[in-house]
Amino acid sequence: MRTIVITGSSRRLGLFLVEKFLSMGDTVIAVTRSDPQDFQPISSEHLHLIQIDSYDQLGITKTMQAIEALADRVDLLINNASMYDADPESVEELEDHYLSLFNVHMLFPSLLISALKERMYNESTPGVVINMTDIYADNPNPEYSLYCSTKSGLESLTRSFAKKFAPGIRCNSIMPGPIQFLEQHTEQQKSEVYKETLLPFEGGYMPVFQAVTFLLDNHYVTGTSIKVDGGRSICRG
Ligand SMILES: NC(=O)C1=CN([C@@H]2O[C@H](COP(=O)(O)OP(=O)(O)OC[C@H]3O[C@@H](n4cnc5c(N)ncnc54)[C@H](OP(=O)(O)O)[C@@H]3O)[C@@H](O)[C@H]2O)C=CC1
Ligand SMILES: Nc1nc2c(c(=O)[nH]1)N=C([C@H](O)[C@@H](O)CO)CN2
Repeated sequence: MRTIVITGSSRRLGLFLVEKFLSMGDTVIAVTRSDPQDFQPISSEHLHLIQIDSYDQLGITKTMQAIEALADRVDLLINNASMYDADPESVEELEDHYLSLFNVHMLFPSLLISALKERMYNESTPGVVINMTDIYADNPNPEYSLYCSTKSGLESLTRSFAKKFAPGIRCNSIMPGPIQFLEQHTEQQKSEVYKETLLPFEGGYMPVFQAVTFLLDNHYVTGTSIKVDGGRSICRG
């Protein structure tokens, strides 16, 4: 039985991945800021929740204390947690906003990968790290410049960790496109996105899960990114 750690696990893609791996018989350690009530519908002895206040150094300490009691080996770490907010209007808000984005997209993933190294490093059966980034990492949306820059930073960290921990850990990223809009997205906004997407519909979570299983199962892939974006990245200006 594999042990899989997923951050940002309480809803949407994260919760979808939790349920998929549980259904495959894996043990899932779900890191979340949210209330455990969000996981109520899932009744599995193989699901372990780690509730943290935020994705920062304190969150890492609590996460590692919990994992140390749960598992000697981690087979897959998915850094999925993310904060998707446009740049703040005022300069006064900019610093706090940027620090929050840096914490969740760069600090927490890099600290967690480093802290889990001893539980993941094995040259005959390497552990696998998958960082969820964004096609915006390569070609930013200027209204989300701070978000995009920290996703770009996570792309860079992906390649650094691939170099740092080879051959005992493989580290890759997935760059989603419009897989699932938020409720606050208007029909006009969705239409604008579809106009620059070759496959003009929401991809959903399954295509991302299929990319996750490819990266998990393919033993000769590290230091790379897989776009799951309906072709949007080659259409956007
Ligand atoms: N949806 C899409 O179309 C796209 C998604 N992506 C990326 O794919 C991944 C999954 O996407 P999606 O499911 O939509 O992600 P969400 O926007 O739902 O965020 C993922 C999780 O991160 C945690 N989170 C949310 N807000 C914050 C915050 N402000 N600070 C810290 N943690 C927060 C929550 O988990 P918890 O409360 O359990 O901690 C949340 O469920 C993300 O990394 C995202 O950037 C990239 C491009 C497009
Ligand atoms: N953490 C998140 N990141 C992103 C989301 C999201 O819902 N949560 N959504 C998008 C957009 O859908 C974009 O792909 C199209 O406008 C980008 N990142």
